[in-house]
Amino acid sequence: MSGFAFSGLTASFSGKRVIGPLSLQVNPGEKIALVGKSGAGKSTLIRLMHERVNRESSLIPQELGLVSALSVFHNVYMGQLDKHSTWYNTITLARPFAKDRAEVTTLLQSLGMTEKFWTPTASLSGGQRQRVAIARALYRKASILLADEPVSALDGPMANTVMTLLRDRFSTSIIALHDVDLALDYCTRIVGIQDGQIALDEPSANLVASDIMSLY
Ligand SMILES: Nc1ncnc2c1ncn2[C@@H]1O[C@H](COP(=O)(O)OP(=O)(O)OP(=O)(O)O)[C@@H](O)[C@H]1O
Repeated sequence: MSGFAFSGLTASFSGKRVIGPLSLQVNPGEKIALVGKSGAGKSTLIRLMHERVNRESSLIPQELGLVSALSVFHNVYMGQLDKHSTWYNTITLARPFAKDRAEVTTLLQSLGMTEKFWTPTASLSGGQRQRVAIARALYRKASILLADEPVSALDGPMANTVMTLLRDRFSTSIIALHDVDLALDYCTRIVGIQDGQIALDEPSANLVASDIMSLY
């Protein structure tokens, strides 16, 4: 599956509705940018969608979800933890298999991170930690990407490298982005969120940055 339909998405905190009810049809091959001001509901929406498609998706959450005491390799490997048996995962914790090391090395090369292969993620910078979460999502090889501000801690060239990788590796994606130019450059459809509802839904080709800025 690489296209899907969400309907009746809702979320409330302390009795206050922050999302929906909201419906979104995602067609195969679409790259959707979720845009909107801080607090509009993008992260909550990504979380709701992930609950629905869970194992079929690769997730890059805003808070990254890395295990600080484990190496970069092991955090990336987590992307496939549920695809292997317990004995395979246990051996990998102590002595990773060559084919997995090779695959993770190739991924880290594309993200400029090979020299940190065995470094515990606790010792990395914010941008390096973000790249580990990106590598973990790529390593999972799901057809759908759900990502929440995946390049917020990266410099301009690296942000473009990562957006290109994500665009090329995932057939369908939904990415919350604050950077309107990246949204227009790398996504085919822009969905604007305002107060937990869809306030804009247009192909990127029909929009310029100022159309999106009206949401802020
Ligand atoms: N755990 C929580 N407890 C209470 N309220 C929450 C919680 N998480 C989110 N909210 C509220 O839900 C609303 C939507 O938050 P959300 O994090 O989804 O917004 P966002 O668009 O992703 O913001 P940002 O761009 O700053 O990440 C906000 O009003 C926020 O205060």
